[in-house]
Amino acid sequence: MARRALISVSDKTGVVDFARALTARGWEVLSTGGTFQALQAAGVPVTAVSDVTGFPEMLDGRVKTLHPAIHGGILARREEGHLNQLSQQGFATIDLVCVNLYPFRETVARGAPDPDVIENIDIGGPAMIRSAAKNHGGVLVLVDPADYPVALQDDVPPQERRRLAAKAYRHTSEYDAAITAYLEGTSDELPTRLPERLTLDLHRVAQVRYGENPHQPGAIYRWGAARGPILDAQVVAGKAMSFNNYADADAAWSLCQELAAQEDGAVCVAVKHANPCGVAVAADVRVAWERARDADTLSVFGGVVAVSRPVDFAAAQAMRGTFLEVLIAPEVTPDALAWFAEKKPDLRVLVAGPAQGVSVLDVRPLTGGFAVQERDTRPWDDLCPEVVTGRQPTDQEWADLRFAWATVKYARSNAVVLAQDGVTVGLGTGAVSRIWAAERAVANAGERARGAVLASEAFFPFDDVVRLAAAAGVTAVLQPGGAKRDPEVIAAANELGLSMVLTGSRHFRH
Ligand SMILES: NC(=O)c1ncn([C@@H]2O[C@H](COP(=O)(O)O)[C@@H](O)[C@H]2O)c1NC=O
Repeated sequence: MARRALISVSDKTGVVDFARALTARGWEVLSTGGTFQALQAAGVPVTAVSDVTGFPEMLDGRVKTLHPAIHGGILARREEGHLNQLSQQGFATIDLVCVNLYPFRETVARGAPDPDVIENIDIGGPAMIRSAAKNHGGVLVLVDPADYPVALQDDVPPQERRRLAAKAYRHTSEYDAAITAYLEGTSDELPTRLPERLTLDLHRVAQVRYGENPHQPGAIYRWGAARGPILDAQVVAGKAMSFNNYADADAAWSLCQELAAQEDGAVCVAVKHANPCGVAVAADVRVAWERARDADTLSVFGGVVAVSRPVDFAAAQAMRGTFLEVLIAPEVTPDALAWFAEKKPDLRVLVAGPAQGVSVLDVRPLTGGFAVQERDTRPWDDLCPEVVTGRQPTDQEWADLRFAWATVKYARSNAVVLAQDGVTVGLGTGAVSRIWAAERAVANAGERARGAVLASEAFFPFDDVVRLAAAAGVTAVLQPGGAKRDPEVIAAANELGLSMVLTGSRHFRH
């Protein structure tokens, strides 16, 4: 008796050629409605599944293949007992199952209404895939057109059948994770954000040469149906993105967007190793870039730069003397792009994509697990800053404090930022003590500390940072407050003539 293949696919890529090749090798092909029609129209001999089950497809396709004639044919062990039971019912074995599922993720991604999304939850497809994968000793299971050629071999070795079965279960488990994420994400119940069991629906969207170091394999994944500014950026010029480029570009763009939402001018953020190293606001992108670069000409070398407005020719040319890894912008004018392509062929130039359906979760690896929290998205407008000194900040100091606060939020703890007139003049980031972070920031600023403001992402345990800042010429300080010695810290600020503002909220970033 001819071997039988059941083909039921939503993505019909390559299916006609595949089915034709199977029939040429003596297989009988069974198919569901749309697949049947596609094969028949292409002149491939095919049997309708409804002729095998003796039932028409019903409930708008909700029930097509859910029948013992199908699942018995797939699941029967290839031994006498099971085969006899099959033949008593007039059923026959099915030796190959080729199924890919209703496009659930794609339906969510295009913003389809809920009833359409629900209708795109495939039931019969996963059931067949799981049955075939369980019985992979006797049944080949194909969920990816890339594997069709494997099935055309005369004899598929057992280890290859097992690989296909594992791939099949991964396919259905990812599919279920996407459904779970959609249902949880559209549920009113907030606690489901951190449920008892959490399935991360990740699928690879880019391969990179290696991870953080050349001896570490690495890849880039999309979470569910989310779209991300860097994940979905267009790389319009330069080399392929590396693992570290992705991480730094994401950090730079995130801070750039936060500042763009609160500042009037064009924003430029330079990032090095996930920390901001120069941040500026100015009337246009060229000046913002020059100010951010000049904030720390040493660290920006080999950095990743994000700007909030289109990069024009003047801005591109101003980047002439600086080696940069990545530039991210909402747009790049054609003349600027041509200039980059000619003068800086290695620079990766990205036009940022949208941010859509981004998870609220922040996931960090632990050995054997993950630490999961909600992202730190608290904006300035959510705070009730309280001036605790006799001296009030001036309007310019308020503006700089707000700018410095956004910046310090994106720096690794312990972090201290000095800023003046919309530019960072000194940053101390990733320090293991607060006073060291402050010393670094003040040292970087040098003379530019005079008249600057200081922001710290966490409170001051002692008055040492205030004394250091005042000695360097800083005039206003912003910090969360809440330390045991707050009264001493505030007294020192008053004694030294500083303004001090408490935010009541900290921004650790470890
Ligand atoms: N309900 C069923 O019995 C059933 N059997 C197969 N499917 C799916 O129907 C799709 C193919 O449909 P068609 O051949 O009509 O284009 C495949 O994605 C397959 O996974 C089903 N649909 C959904 O559950």
